[in-house]
Amino acid sequence: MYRNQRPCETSGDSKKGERLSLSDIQITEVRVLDLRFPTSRAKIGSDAVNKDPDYSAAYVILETNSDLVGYGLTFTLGRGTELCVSAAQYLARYVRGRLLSSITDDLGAFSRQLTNDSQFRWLGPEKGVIHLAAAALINAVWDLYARVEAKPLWQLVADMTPEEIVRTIDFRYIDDAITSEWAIEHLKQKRTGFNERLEVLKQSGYPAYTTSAGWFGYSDDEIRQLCRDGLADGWTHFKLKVGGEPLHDKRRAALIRSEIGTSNKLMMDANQKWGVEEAVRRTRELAEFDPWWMEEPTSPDDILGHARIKREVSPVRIATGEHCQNRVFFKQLMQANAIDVCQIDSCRLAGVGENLAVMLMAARFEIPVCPHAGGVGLCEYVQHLSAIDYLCISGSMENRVTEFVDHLHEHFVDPVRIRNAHYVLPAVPGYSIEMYPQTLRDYNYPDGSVWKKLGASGG
Ligand SMILES: C[C@H](O)[C@@H](O)[C@@H](O)[C@H](O)C(=O)O
Ligand SMILES: [Mg+2]
Repeated sequence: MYRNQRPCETSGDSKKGERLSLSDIQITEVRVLDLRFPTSRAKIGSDAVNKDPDYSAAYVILETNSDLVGYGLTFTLGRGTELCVSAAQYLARYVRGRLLSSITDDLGAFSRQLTNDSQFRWLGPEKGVIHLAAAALINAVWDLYARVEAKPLWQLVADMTPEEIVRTIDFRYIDDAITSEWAIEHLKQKRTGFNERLEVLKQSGYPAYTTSAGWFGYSDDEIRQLCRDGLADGWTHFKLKVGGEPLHDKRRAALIRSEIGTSNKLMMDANQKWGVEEAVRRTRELAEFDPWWMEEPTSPDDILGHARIKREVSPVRIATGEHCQNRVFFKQLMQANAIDVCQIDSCRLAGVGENLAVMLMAARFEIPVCPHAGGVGLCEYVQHLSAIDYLCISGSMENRVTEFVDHLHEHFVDPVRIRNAHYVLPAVPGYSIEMYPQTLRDYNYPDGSVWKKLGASGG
């Protein structure tokens, strides 16, 4: 087992060089910020449904009685971020004032506490604004936990025993698909080959694909140029946004296919644009461009619709997940044989624990996990989840590739690094989601300098 050698030390009130433990850390304050980036102006992140996203986040800061601070965020598209902020501020009561150990001793119970406030849960349950808010807080707690243990998040989990991993998960509503006993047994079996897989990750990283060449609002010239740049940088998997006029989609698909050739992979993403029958028709029309998958062909809530589309467009594979509200939905998608590719979302699901639950179910149903990462901070998060999946859960990279978008990484203190179209394994303690103080000031909505200059027109 790989153990990090760097102990976490403090320079604050505690004695210099003293190692802090989880029971020394008290969360003294929770701050939640509304951060928005004006990405819509350049059509960054645009798709057939979300035409003008301003990549945004409800950003949580956990202050402690030490120098250590925990960070977490949930991803939004601009307007409405204030609702997530407000929900996170409400849920902060379950975190503020607590000893970190009182949370980390039973992270599954902590998740349940956040998602089961007896009045607040009426607003969900476990979906929408309140679930996004829970994700930001839960991820911030995991970030703090990893910092105290002086490990990058993936390693914090990889160093846990199977029993400890399983304890971070709330199995309520999914134990008809996987039980904690099954999960422990599975995790034990996957210990075989762990060190070899870790070596692979350290040497080559985790395979990634790029979405940044094919946003919906990009012109043909932009797409052409970005494909050429992408190929020069070593990318082999490209995603195109579809769901526009049929001829428009076909022209763009032909363009991107002619640029990347037949040996590279092309994925397509309709972002929920179509009804079920339209999705079948349109996917069949686009099949001539050999899509490696069709993503979000219809409403994210239509499990049986996905199952029918999957049956009728095979061998084109169906991917979904970025709008799957919780583990119960993923369970049903898998039980109904409705997806070929499982796209977990690091902060639509309620943080690390619920993502572990879905990755375990995906292993049980033998469905590859290819995390969603189109947004701000999602790449920073998912690199850890993919490493955990490979090291501890699926043990495989076959048919697995993690999304990468090349936007806004400059705002992160420990940004993702891509080498040869692979995520480089993160080495810095935490969940890689801390942003620079200057960014927090400039992009705060509506009072940050960037929005003052723009006239806060996104609100
Ligand atoms: C609005 C966003 O950029 C989405 O288009 C994006 O998350 C996308 O669906 C993706 O798969 O990356
Ligand atoms: Mg998508």
